[in-house]
Amino acid sequence: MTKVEVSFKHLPTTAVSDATGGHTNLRSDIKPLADHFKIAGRAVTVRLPDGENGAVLEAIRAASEGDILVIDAKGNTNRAVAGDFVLSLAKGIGVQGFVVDGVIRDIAAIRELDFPVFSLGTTVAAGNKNGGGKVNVPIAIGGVTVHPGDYIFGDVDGVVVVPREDAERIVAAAEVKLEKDEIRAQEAHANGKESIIAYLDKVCASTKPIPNATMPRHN
Ligand SMILES: O=C([O-])CC(=O)C(=O)O
Ligand SMILES: [Mg+2]
Repeated sequence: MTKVEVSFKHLPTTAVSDATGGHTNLRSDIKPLADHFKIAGRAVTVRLPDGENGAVLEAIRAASEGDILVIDAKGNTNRAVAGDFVLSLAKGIGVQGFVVDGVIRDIAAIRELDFPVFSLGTTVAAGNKNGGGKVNVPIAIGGVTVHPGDYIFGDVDGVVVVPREDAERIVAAAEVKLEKDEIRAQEAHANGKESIIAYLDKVCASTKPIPNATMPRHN
């Protein structure tokens, strides 16, 4: 694992989002199946035709240990991109998780498998297997473009993408933000209500007063 990847493991998605300015957060309807799911790794991308899921197996075959499958399923909520069997294959070869703007099925068994999936929800119907689909091409998912090899972070707050070339800068900025948050919390809670009020007074005094709002004239 690279130094960047080691750092990323402990960073919450909120700190990564603060560091990126929030421009590459996936839409918030892509949610983890369980609150404890946390992923941080490189993307293997998949672009699926609407309602299809055949190329998911190709992507699993192409993945390296620790990779995350990021799947553009066109927001289809009727046909499952994967179920417990396909996810068991992914888990078995060391894939870290799935992120998909589509749905999955066999939920009880997936919970049992304890494999991190972030999706739009669940369905009963299997995906079609008529072919098509592309692996490791640029995709659009949840309002964000993802390239193969980009860094993906997911936890209970959501999913953030960090373009490969920005990784070192974003790690450094996220670490700084975490430290600042820690200092702020310590200062505010150092002495119960007294320190909370002192903190609020300090912040309120430093915020710029709102300029006198004058109503527009209507002559
Ligand atoms: O067969 C499928 O398309 C999905 C499925 O149910 C599984 O992976 O268990
Ligand atoms: Mg199944």
